[in-house]
Amino acid sequence: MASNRLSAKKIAFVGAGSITEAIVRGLVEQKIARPDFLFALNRSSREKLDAMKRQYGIQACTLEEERECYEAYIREADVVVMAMKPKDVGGAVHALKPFLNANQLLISVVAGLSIDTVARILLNGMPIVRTMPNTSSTIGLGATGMSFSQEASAEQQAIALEMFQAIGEVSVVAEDQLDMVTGLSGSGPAYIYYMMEAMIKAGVQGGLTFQDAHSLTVQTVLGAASMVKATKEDPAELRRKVTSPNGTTQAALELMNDNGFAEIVERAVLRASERARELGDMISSDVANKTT
Ligand SMILES: NC(=O)C1=CN([C@@H]2O[C@H](COP(=O)(O)OP(=O)(O)OC[C@H]3O[C@@H](n4cnc5c(N)ncnc54)[C@H](O)[C@@H]3O)[C@@H](O)[C@H]2O)C=CC1
Ligand SMILES: O=C(O)[C@@H]1CCC=N1
Repeated sequence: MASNRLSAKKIAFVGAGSITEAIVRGLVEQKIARPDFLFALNRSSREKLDAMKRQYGIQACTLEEERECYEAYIREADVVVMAMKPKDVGGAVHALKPFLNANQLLISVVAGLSIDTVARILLNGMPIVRTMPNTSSTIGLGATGMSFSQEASAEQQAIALEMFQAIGEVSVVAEDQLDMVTGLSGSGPAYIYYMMEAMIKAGVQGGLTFQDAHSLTVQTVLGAASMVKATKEDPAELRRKVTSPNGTTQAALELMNDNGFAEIVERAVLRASERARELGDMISSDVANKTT
């Protein structure tokens, strides 16, 4: 394993769901973190934790079953990653609070959860990094938005950056832009998968085997994203190069335009970002209720 800031850090993930697995797998497979220094805690689902232990060589235990183990992991961790659903944040942070201290780094991946909300519950001056990764982190192709609390030192910022740069690209943005990042790249893979599902379905309807429709679609999406990246050309220009006058692409794009395709995509991205804000407000009032 290459020597880096993360190779000597103990990282505890609280909430072992889809995004934790994506990050853990990315860190382990890119050999960025020591598997035995990674800890995953879950409120339930022993099977999921056992599977992660087996597959990635990390340590894991459930909150219900092994309270002491949970406490030790959190107390010992250099970095604690909050990765539970927004509705579970209030309970989780209150449970975590007694085991956290200001020398640790807290990283949240929770949609909508503001640095201020976390700081208001913890009241311990802990450095907080708010991130919005996506599931493509699994294969080192994640896109993550990130902001830091004032308490995060240059070294702690570098640790967080190293962690997420190891599994993809990171954009450091102002915190008030993270809901927009959520609508764009946090949820974004699902929009592309949805498009791919529809393309495959159309191919099969048109007489292709599922296998052919599937592999042609996958390679088309991979090629299109890679073209934008490799050529650095504007997607609109690349689109124009595919579109022969009065040809097949033009016919398809006209149908898409007539049915508001671009507008729907724009509205969907903005709606997801608005939903992130709603979730943040919900967490904030949930936390306020649990505090009073
Ligand atoms: N799935 C995704 O693509 C992305 C998710 N996120 C954020 O990550 C968070 C988790 O999302 P997923 O992984 O999709 O959810 P998930 O439902 O797959 O996993 C969440 C896990 O947290 C556990 N949990 C709940 N309360 C807990 C507690 N107090 N202590 C320990 N574990 C607890 C649950 O048992 C569950 O297994 C959400 O807040 C979401 O906004 C962020 C970026 C992308
Ligand atoms: O759907 C969600 O709420 C989470 C946040 C971004 C991706 N998945």
